[in-house]
Amino acid sequence: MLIEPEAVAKIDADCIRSGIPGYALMTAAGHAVAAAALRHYPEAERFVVLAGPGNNGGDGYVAARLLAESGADIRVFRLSMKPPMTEDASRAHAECPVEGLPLSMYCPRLGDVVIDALFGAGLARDLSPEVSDLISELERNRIPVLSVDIPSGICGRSGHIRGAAFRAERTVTFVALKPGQVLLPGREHCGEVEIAEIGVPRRLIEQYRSPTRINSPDIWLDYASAKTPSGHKYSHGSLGVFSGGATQTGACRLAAEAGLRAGAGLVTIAGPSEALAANAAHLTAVMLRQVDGRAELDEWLQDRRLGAFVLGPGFGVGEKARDFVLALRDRNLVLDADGITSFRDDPERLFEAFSTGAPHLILTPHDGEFGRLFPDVAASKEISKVERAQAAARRANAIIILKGADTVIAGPDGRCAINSNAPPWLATAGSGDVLAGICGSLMAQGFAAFETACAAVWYHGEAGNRAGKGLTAESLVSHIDI
Ligand SMILES: NC(=O)C1=CN([C@@H]2O[C@H](COP(=O)(O)OP(=O)(O)OC[C@H]3O[C@@H](n4cnc5c(N)ncnc54)[C@H](OP(=O)(O)O)[C@@H]3O)[C@@H](O)[C@H]2O)[C@@H](O)CC1
Ligand SMILES: [K+]
Repeated sequence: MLIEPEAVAKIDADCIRSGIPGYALMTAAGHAVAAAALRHYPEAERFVVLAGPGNNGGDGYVAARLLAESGADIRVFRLSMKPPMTEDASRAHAECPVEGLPLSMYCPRLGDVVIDALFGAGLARDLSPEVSDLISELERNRIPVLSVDIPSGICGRSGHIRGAAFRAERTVTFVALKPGQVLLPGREHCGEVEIAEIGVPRRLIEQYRSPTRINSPDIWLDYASAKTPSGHKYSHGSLGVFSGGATQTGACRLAAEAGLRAGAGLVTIAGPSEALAANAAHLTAVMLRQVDGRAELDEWLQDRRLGAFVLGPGFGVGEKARDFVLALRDRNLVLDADGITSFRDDPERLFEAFSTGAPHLILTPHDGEFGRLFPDVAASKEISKVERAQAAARRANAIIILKGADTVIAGPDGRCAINSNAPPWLATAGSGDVLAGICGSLMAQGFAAFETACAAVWYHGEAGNRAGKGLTAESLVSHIDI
């Protein structure tokens, strides 16, 4: 579950209304931080708390008090020498026995462990040069940083860096993860994340849960078991994958093999006559069909058992792709690679074709391809990857799989999931073709488009983990296990 940073203050206010004082939450937060510091850094020569003006700083003062009480050597440096901005933080400051010095007086030294309590959910603008310089100095001196709630400088909503950001070894966050801790680059700045329970009632957390989720099997398993009590319905389904010309057939075969491996009962590659020999030489279980032009396509489409299609991998960019896609407008379609690029001069033509009915188009762009279909959305740097994918999904009435190390899946109804199980070595040639094939396979088996996309991205990541570091697209296919 995720919560947005804006929900933090609302949760606090609701807790107070329910009789749980804000200071009790802050005390619990400070305890969790102090405990993590002692547990993970027993060798620290001194702990250095950097305290900001708000409640994040308040958590830092509580942690400083507890660390001092435990006998640790502890220093506190304050961003501002003015009284803290909130009542709870002022109380935490007043109860902290360690005198706080101005931040400018801090000279990092070997053996320090920094507790970053400058800003959390309330980060409102870029960090000042003073803080950015300190971050650089800590990095130069390899001083370990434990961040309170989120590394200061990371936007909890988008994961973007506001000017500069701490690179924490560990982060102790509260209540639930924020999107900016799962999206890049925020995720990388958090290090190991620990979620501390601080006494917020479950019903309140549920009330404020973000519609954006971390991608995981709960998203589709409930759906799948509701549709099929036996859970085995998806062992059938017929998938069609389009091949490009004779010299570009590898990509469609990867998609087709992945489709088969992901459980489609029947997978057919449809390609031009010039590509038949190349495809035939490499295929056993996958069927082949000659489809040169629109007439043959229309004839093939008479077969209503064909539950989904993949078009794009190795297909070639141009009018033929556009024409085929338009012919598929009332069918389930995964549009990838060249299929996406083919619409760069007139994306509206694609969106219009799929504008009605339940979403049955899955688009699988990486950032470059995304920019070709949604140039204005891609250009707005302020909005998060989640918001980009959501805006695109609404416009296209499609499921968007915006690929990357933090792939985001969004539907036109606003549902959204951030994927986090993909290993770095999954970014290899042909990996996207495999993903498109898994998507097509699951749609052919009867999954709805959003659930398909979430499941496909997750199973693709799992296959990557199983295949390990030496992964090739072929080995990835053989590790698909659904
Ligand atoms: N329920 C929970 O989860 C609980 C959460 N808790 C904790 O509360 C934290 C959120 O606290 P928070 O709302 O007070 O915000 P916080 O991050 O301390 O910063 C706000 C201050 O910083 C200032 N400021 C902002 N950006 C700045 C910049 N770049 N440079 C300089 N100044 C800047 C801003 O100034 P302003 O914009 O108002 O001028 C304001 O004064 C949360 O992260 C967690 O640690 C726990 O205590 C218990 C329960
Ligand atoms: K922080």
